[in-house]
Amino acid sequence: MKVVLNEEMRKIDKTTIEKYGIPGIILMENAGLGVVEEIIKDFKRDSNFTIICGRGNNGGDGFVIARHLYNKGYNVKVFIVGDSRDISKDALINFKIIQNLNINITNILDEKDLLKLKEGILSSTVVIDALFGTGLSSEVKGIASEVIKYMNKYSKYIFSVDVPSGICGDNGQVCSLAVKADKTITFGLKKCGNILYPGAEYCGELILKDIGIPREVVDLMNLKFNIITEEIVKDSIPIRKKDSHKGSYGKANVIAGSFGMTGAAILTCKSALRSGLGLLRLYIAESLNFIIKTNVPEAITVPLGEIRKGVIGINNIREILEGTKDADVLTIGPGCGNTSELSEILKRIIGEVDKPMVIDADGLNVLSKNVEWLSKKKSEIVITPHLGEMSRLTGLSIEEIKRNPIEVAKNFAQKWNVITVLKSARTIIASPKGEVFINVNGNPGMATAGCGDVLTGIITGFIAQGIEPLKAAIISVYIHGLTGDRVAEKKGEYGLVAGDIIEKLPYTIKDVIGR
Ligand SMILES: NC(=O)C1=CN([C@@H]2O[C@H](COP(=O)(O)OP(=O)(O)OC[C@H]3O[C@@H](n4cnc5c(N)ncnc54)[C@H](O)[C@@H]3O)[C@@H](O)[C@H]2O)[C@@H](O)CC1
Ligand SMILES: Nc1ncnc2c1ncn2[C@@H]1O[C@H](COP(=O)(O)OP(=O)(O)O)[C@@H](O)[C@H]1O
Ligand SMILES: [K+]
Repeated sequence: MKVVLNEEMRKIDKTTIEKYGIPGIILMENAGLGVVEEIIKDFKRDSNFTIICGRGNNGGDGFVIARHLYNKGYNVKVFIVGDSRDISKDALINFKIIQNLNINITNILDEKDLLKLKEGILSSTVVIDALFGTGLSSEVKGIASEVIKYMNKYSKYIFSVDVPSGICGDNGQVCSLAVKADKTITFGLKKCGNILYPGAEYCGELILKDIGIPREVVDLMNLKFNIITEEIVKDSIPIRKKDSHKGSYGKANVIAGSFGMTGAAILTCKSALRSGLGLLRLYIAESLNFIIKTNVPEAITVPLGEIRKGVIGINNIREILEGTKDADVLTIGPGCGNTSELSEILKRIIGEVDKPMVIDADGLNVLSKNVEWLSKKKSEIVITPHLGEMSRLTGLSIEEIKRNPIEVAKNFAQKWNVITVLKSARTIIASPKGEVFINVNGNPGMATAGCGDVLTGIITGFIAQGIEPLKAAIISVYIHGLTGDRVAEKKGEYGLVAGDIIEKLPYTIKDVIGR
């Protein structure tokens, strides 16, 4: 499912109007009707409505909503924030129509008008927020910010039109303050700000309404941002053939674990195997071999000589490189320790291995001191940083990344030609070609140690099975989040641990692919 930035939505509207001849006023009518359709599902005829409109087209949608609710016999009051002489073109047509109806219209120009607004809101069952949509252009200040405070403080139930007012449609950031909606009805395509946090939380329940934008217009735009859906995932997992053997499902080599951090290796290996992988080889310091063997008997281990307790050194590089010759993927990093030994190994691997690679955790920590190594890579690489790791890789603060996660992931992917999986509550996958895939499942129960190792294992397993790395990353992130949700549904979010996701993984995959 495509998702857009404000500017892209403006272009879509403009093309629809100018090239396809559908007047903006019709789109506005459809938008307003779309909201009314939702409202009448939820609220009976005796409900009272306060509709708060800005002077742009978002306000115009509000005037349409007012007219239709009024016609249906609902009690409606309209408030316009700012001078009604500044109402924009299409919105003005709809404003003039409601002036002809017996609808109470009040201007909110300054603080002295706020008392009327407060009374209006308090006497209403529902408030419709049609103050700002995709046209919000700066921080909210002055009277508009007071209006938003009143909406949040006094409303019983808020429907936001397109985007909660005060939320930036591009990145979901709060522009000083924003409406906390119960339901948001967005039009044509979801906006990035409806999906990314904190915007997603401010939307409440998000509903997408068709407003009659021609299919061709959306196709023409060559939109690069997507929400990951089950359809994308379902069609990408290959059917297991009857006449097959373990060699048919790939060989994965994994470098993970060190003294004190064998758990990361175990979780990564188990997850890869639970994702349908044929054969897994773990390169591990010899003193840790027994722990791995007893915990993941299905893994083949390659015990390596150690430089100090539980840490392997560059002296093993020949064996590691040799081992990649018949492997389908090499994964490096989980629980390896942020050591100079790992750094030496990673440098050689990036420069010499010509198989797809997954770099996670400590692999990324050592890479962050030498990102330029990526320009020497011989193969497709997937990196899976969380916000802290991305901060180290880019030199940006976590706050800067959170403000614009799509841009940050996209820029990194394009600059270094790597598939970038930026993990957070909304994981973003960016490809070197500028495509972006946003994952919307998963839950805070997954904010627990080891869940990242599980994701790395799943990606490893799918790449080994021959799924191209970008697709493997997309599928894995979706299945990982969905499995987390299924665990949380039964166990709740508090007691969820990474191992639970591994146990449930086979069932999720079975249900997603339908066999
Ligand atoms: N033809 C179209 O473009 C359509 C637009 N639609 C609606 O129109 C919205 C976009 O309309 P617009 O582009 O007119 O923009 P908005 O109505 O979202 O906002 C623009 C208005 O808000 C003011 N404004 C912006 N930032 C402000 C700030 N920080 N403080 C105070 N005032 C501020 C502007 O001066 C302008 O009056 C969409 O979100 C959607 O709801 C729909 O009606 C469908 C068709
Ligand atoms: N609030 C949340 N909502 C959805 N997914 C989450 C949330 N918190 C964490 N996750 C997911 O859990 C995983 C955590 O990974 P990471 O931080 O690398 O953990 P670790 O390094 O301990 O294994 C990521 O895939 C992330 O997207
Ligand atoms: K709005």
